[in-house]
Amino acid sequence: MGYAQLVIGPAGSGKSTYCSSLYRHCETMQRSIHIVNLDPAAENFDYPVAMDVRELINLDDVMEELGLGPNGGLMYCMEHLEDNLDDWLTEELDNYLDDDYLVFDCPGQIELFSHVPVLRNFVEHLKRKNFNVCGVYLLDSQFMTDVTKFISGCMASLSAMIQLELPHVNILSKMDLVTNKRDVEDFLNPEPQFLLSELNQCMAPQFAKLNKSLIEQGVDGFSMVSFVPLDLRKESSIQYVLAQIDNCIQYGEDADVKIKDFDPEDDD
Ligand SMILES: Nc1nc2c(ncn2[C@@H]2O[C@H](COP(=O)(O)OP(=O)(O)OP(=O)(O)O)[C@@H](O)[C@H]2O)c(=O)[nH]1
Ligand SMILES: [Mg+2]
Repeated sequence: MGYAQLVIGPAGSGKSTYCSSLYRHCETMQRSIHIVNLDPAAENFDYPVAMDVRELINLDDVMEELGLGPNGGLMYCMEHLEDNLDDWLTEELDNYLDDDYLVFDCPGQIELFSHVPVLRNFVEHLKRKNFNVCGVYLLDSQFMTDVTKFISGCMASLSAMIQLELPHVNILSKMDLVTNKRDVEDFLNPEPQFLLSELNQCMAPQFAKLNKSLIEQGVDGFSMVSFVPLDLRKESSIQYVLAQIDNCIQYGEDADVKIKDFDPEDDD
């Protein structure tokens, strides 16, 4: 059984920074973790790249040769990845052992996890290869200042959750930039009634019905939209987020069994 995080979220929400902080954290904890770049447009990395989609296809070549713009080019690259799951990805995954823990740093284009099946098929492939996968959705805490932005963030996260059908952890990133923690506290584990009344206050009365159904169907109906705050300056915060994710994919649960199975005779 392998373990994987699929790190998704809007452009600039802090996915790559999270991946590199997670890498350093695990290095300190002497825990093995491999970060995979799935962004065909990425150029600089703060973490050692274990697998790189740019070895398969890169955005500059696609834009130049096919005359596509950056977003169309990216969609083309990701569809190419989808076509190569059985060869490129399978070969790359063969380099990893049973217990390995992979973290996939995804591109930020929101269409990738809302209305094209690329990531979904990618995840299905990982599952077939015996990986336990968790969707890790990052949302920038700078957007948490008012209820309308919060709802739009929730809806984007929900659409990813529904599309990917994975265990899912929502993270509120960049907490170091939040000066008044009170401002975001209301949004971490939101009360549907509170959200509804806030929403009604900042929107015109004709939206009341829409607001009600958004909150009832989206936030309350799924009762899954809650956020874990992440402050990368604090090891304890990274540790907490990682523990939540590990729990979702049952990482570490069979550790006891493995120690018992271990045969000292095999050790040189
Ligand atoms: N203060 C602060 N800035 C952050 C944090 N995480 C990311 N940033 C900044 O936010 C910007 C975007 O961060 P990235 O990690 O590149 O975001 P991303 O989600 O990988 O972006 P794309 O790959 O382009 O979608 C960079 O300028 C980062 O330095 C954080 O925890 N705190
Ligand atoms: Mg990135």
